[in-house]
Amino acid sequence: MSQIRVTMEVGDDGVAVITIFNPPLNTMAVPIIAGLMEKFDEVSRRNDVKAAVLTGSGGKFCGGLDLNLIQKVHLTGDVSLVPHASVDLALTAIEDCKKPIVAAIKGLALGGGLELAMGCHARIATPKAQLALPELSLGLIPGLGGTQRLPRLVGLSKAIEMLMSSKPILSEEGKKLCLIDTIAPSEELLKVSRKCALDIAERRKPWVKSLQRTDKIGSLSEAQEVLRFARHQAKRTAPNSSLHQACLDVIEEGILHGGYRGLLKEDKVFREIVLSDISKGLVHLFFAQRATSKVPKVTDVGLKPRQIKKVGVIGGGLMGCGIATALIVSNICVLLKELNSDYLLKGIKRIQANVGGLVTRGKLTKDKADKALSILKGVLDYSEFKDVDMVIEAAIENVGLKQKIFTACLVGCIGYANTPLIDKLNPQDRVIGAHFFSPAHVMPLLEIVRTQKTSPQVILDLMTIGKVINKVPVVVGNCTGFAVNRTFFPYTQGAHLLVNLGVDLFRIEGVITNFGLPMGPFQLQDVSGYGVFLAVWKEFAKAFPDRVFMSPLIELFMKNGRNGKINGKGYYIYEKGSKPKPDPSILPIIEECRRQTKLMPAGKPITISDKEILEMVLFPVVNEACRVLDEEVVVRASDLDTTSVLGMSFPSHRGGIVFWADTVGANHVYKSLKEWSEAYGSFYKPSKYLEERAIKGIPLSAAATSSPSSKSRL
Ligand SMILES: C[C@H](O)CC(=O)SCCNC(=O)CCNC(=O)[C@H](O)C(C)(C)COP(=O)(O)OP(=O)(O)OC[C@H]1O[C@@H](n2cnc3c(N)ncnc32)[C@H](O)[C@@H]1OP(=O)(O)O
Repeated sequence: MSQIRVTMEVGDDGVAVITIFNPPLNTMAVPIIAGLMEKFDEVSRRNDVKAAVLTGSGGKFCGGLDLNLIQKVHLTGDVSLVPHASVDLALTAIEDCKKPIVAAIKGLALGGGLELAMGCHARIATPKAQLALPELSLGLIPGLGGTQRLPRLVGLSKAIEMLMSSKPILSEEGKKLCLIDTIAPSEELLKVSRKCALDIAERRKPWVKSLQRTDKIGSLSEAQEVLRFARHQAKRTAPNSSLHQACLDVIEEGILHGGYRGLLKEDKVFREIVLSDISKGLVHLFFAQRATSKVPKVTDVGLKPRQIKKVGVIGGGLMGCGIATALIVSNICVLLKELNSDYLLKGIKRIQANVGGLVTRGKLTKDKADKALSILKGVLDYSEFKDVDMVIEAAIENVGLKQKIFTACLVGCIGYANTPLIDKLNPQDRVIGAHFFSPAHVMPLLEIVRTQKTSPQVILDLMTIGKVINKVPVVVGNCTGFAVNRTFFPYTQGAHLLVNLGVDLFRIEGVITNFGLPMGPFQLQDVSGYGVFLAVWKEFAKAFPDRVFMSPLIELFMKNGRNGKINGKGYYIYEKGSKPKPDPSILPIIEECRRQTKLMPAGKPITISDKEILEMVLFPVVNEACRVLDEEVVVRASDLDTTSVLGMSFPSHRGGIVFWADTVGANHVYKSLKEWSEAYGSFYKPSKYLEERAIKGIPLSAAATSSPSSKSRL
């Protein structure tokens, strides 16, 4: 029997139970939509069926429309691949069915799944079931009536909040909002749902059609005020606010002209928006992020992850404390080891402050914070390390010291290293790099750095612990900067090169933030600290001397008493309580820098468009990404998309660095770089990989056709 199917069983009570089978999440693939249409038609026709219950198999109701279908639409441009389920299924077959239909929701009802449930005449859910319309986070709007039925069930303000945030609520909150009629324990869900369906059929309970309700919407003027406020909010907070405005337009249509007209407009707008670049980028990223869990010869060879209950963290600095915080808030016991009691006390205080910050920001309850701190213990030697499952070392960058630490405490050891030192640490099969991004308890990315000698079991263990502590672990090979920092080292350098060619620094900042990065390359330096930047640049200069641009500007800044955000004086002025302000008094320092580098052609600033500024900053990054792909530092091109978004805040709606480069086109990237390399030097020289793909017309993201390269770092 096909794994993907819809079944129907009619009980002696005359209730038909319709079940969706499409593991793991019962998403609505085309055969599921067709199967549902067929079964509801049968319900309506059969005289022995009084009512129906709609449910999902395997503990999940329905995870929404199958996004593989959306990806097919993106590849082909053919929107007709998405069946017209909004009117035909959710309205005609379900809501307007002659028999009452009750949704029995286990586990989750997301997107189209919740929309199907809202078309039903009542909803019974298990405790803690997740309910959401997350379409906006995928660059879509709901397409099965969600924009019309959710406001009618929970009220306009709450519906808008759920839609704009894409965040799930639990069934308990759903019950309070009247989205859910009854909460029933899992083992009684079907029984309670059948009874509810019969009660409606026999008129003991009201037969409610969500789309016809108006009682929760309020008066027209109230509704318009709520919508006005929502539009204003979306403009302020949403980076893709056109999508949010489109969703609000569709809601408004239903308020002004009734739910049915709203449905028609929703369907029309859904079908336009599904082809937008934003949707292409975000859906690509959805699958890219999930692909990172699949690592050949690690996750496909039947290994089981070891249980990690206790971790030794060595070093109570910024990074060690961030890592320790991430572990304890995820219920993993931590032994924090420091050299002396002063350092240890500082470390513990830092972790307490991290945990306190999470409570203040509403990310952690006070109870959970207390529990987390109770499983943290500070130590000054290794005597209690006998039963730790893993050791994470976050001491200073010194091979000798790191080796000493691992020799002293190695049981089953995971090592943290920030440079390619892991190649030099023994035993090589059990030492692995865990590159967290600072602050480690907040940033979502974890680069897992393996060498060819690292054991698959150790890689799997670290991937598993990464997920437990809510990170997205991405396995990468070992090289200077690993995948993310290596790919992005030309980012700030490209920006500096432009300044030395005479381009206004704050214009570059504006171009980059308009593109969607949260801050420009210069503000990033202010925030990270110049010392860090110079040290990293020097590492890259050593590793890749053929293509590094070292501007004297940062050193000139430091000589002028500017240290960035840390002393309030950088490219921007930082004052407590106000936004960073561009500092015009840096101009003479920039001019001094330009005098030193003498890069401006004939001593005059170059003339350049905003588009060229963007490209001269980002194409060198694409070029380095090509080298990273060529050396197989990542398992697949889309891993660089995930890491660029999670590690560098590359705008998610652009799908990540390689995806974006392919939308621009390899040929354009190549030709532009070639032209600039002739004019401005080797910083722009196109890589072999880029050249080859541009000439042959192959996308940068396409997998290599040859067998594993001899250059592979995996
Ligand atoms: C017309 C409608 O209005 C439009 C829509 O319905 S749009 C779709 C709305 N639905 C969603 O946004 C749900 C998307 N899914 C998720 O957020 C998460 O998968 C989840 C929170 C449900 C579960 O997370 P988690 O337990 O970590 O499992 P996760 O690894 O993400 O997913 C399990 C598998 O299901 C796949 N999957 C999840 N949701 C999917 C979807 N909607 N379509 C296709 N595949 C999906 C994943 O790709 C993954 O496949 P893999 O094992 O081959 O990699």
